[in-house]
Formats: sequence, structure tokens, C-alpha cells
Amino acid sequence: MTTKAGTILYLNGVSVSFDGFRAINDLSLVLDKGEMRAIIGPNGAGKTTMMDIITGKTRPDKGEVFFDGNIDLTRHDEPGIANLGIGRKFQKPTVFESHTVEDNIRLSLKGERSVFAALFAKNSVADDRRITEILETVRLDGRRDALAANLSHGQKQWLEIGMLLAQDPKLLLVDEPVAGMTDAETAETARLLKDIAREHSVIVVEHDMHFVRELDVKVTCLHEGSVLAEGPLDHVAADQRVVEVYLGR
Ligand SMILES: Nc1ncnc2c1ncn2[C@@H]1O[C@H](COP(=O)(O)OP(=O)(O)OP(=O)(O)O)[C@@H](O)[C@H]1O
Repeated sequence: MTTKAGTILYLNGVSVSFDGFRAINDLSLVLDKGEMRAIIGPNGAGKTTMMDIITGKTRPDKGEVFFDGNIDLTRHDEPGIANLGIGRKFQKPTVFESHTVEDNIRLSLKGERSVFAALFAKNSVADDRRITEILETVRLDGRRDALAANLSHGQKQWLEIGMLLAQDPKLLLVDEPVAGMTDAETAETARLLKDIAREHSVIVVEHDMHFVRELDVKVTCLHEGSVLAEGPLDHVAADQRVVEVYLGR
């Protein structure tokens, strides 16, 4: 068995059932520190449930779930896991529409700040620098004074990724980021995530194979709650079982 040293995420023999149905079935998946991984698989393969287990929303019936080497995630609850440094972005963007792009990031910065202090107190130079850095990463520096409500769907997704970054997570879980995006936004999102992956570990769940190809990272295909195939996209896409359950449909 692989050793946990040097891993950011280590799932071993994880199972969870809902009313007798095994949504996750003896799942093992290891992510190295600094790695970005794409997760693919048909509807109901267990992708969301796997993310729920990692973030503490769902407790596994059995198996090991370790973060950053030796932190046993099954011993922590959802807020605790977020504090440990796992950030999750759901498919639908949930930004503060009536605030500016800049304030959305400011409100998300890690640390002891009340909403009042974040919005009205004198801003610290360090915070401002960090906000600029994040806005540059998520391609929104030119829109910092815009109301979030006025962003395109794709830009809202980027803003929410920026809000995740403001929490300074070690591992980002990103669920179907390019659903509903234009082709140009999709291509830019691949570049943006690659930039983020230089300093973070990232798991991206996505159905858009063109986008997954652009990410150019190791791919894991889930099926019926466990790993069906894993490796470079070309290797996974050539796997007859993957074609049968997913790509060929
Ligand atoms: N809370 C729950 N109660 C009962 N069944 C559940 C629950 N959560 C998930 N399931 C079932 O577990 C299986 C895996 O679902 P999951 O949402 O993890 O798949 P997925 O790979 O994320 O699919 P999709 O691509 O559609 O998002 C599905 O058959 C689903 O119906």
C-alpha cells in the first residue's frame, strides 16, 4: 500500500452506503502534495459523495481518509475540515451579488474580521496586496469595482474561486467549474486552475472532456463508487471499460 507521507489526500478502502446502496465502494485514491487531479465518471459514479466524505459532510462507513499526511479527517467535522485547509466550490456560484468584486474577496479573507471591519475599517496594506494578487489570479483585476451581480456567469465562477483562495486552502475541491461557460471562458479557466495548482493541490470534477484535456493532468474515472481507471487522459480514454460506461454513451 502507498505511504501517506508526501500526500495531501489519502483515501483507502472507503465505503459508504445510503439505505443499503453502496454509493462509495472500497474507494482508494491518493493525491500528492501540489498535484492537480481531474475526476470524471458517469452520473451517480460517486463523485459528489467522495467530495462530501473529504469535506466531512458525509461520514464513511469504513476506510481511511487522511489529509496532509497524517490528519485523520474522519475525526473532524465540516467546519473543522474547512479550517484545516480544504476549500470546496460547488457547481452553482454563490457570490454576494450586491457587493463589489473586491469586497467579495475581502469578506472571504482568512482571519478574525467582522463583516463590518472588512467593509468599513481602514484596510490593511497586506490585505489589499493579497486581494490584488487573488484578483489577478482569477482574471478579475479589471472588474474589482463592479458589482458581482453584473459579472458574467463565468466571471462569477472565477470570483468564487477567488473567494476560496482568500481562505488560503491547501486543497481546493472544484465541482464542474466550466458548466455553462463560453468556450473562451472554459479555456481561460483551464489556464487559471493551472496557475492555482502551482501553489495548491486541486481536485476538479468535470464532464467536459475538452476542458479536462486542457488541464493536462492525471485523470481518475470513477464508476459505481470506485476507481475504474486512472492515468493520463489518453490512457483512461482508451480504456474499453471507460468507453463503455462513460465516454461512449
Ligand atoms: N444522501 C443520499 N441518500 C441516498 N442516496 C444517495 C445520497 N447521496 C448520493 N446518493 C446516491 O449515491 C450515488 C452516487 O451519487 P453522487 O451524487 O455521488 O454521484 P456523482 O458521480 O456525483 O453524479 P453526478 O455526475 O450526477 O453529479 C447515486 O446513485 C445517488 O443517487
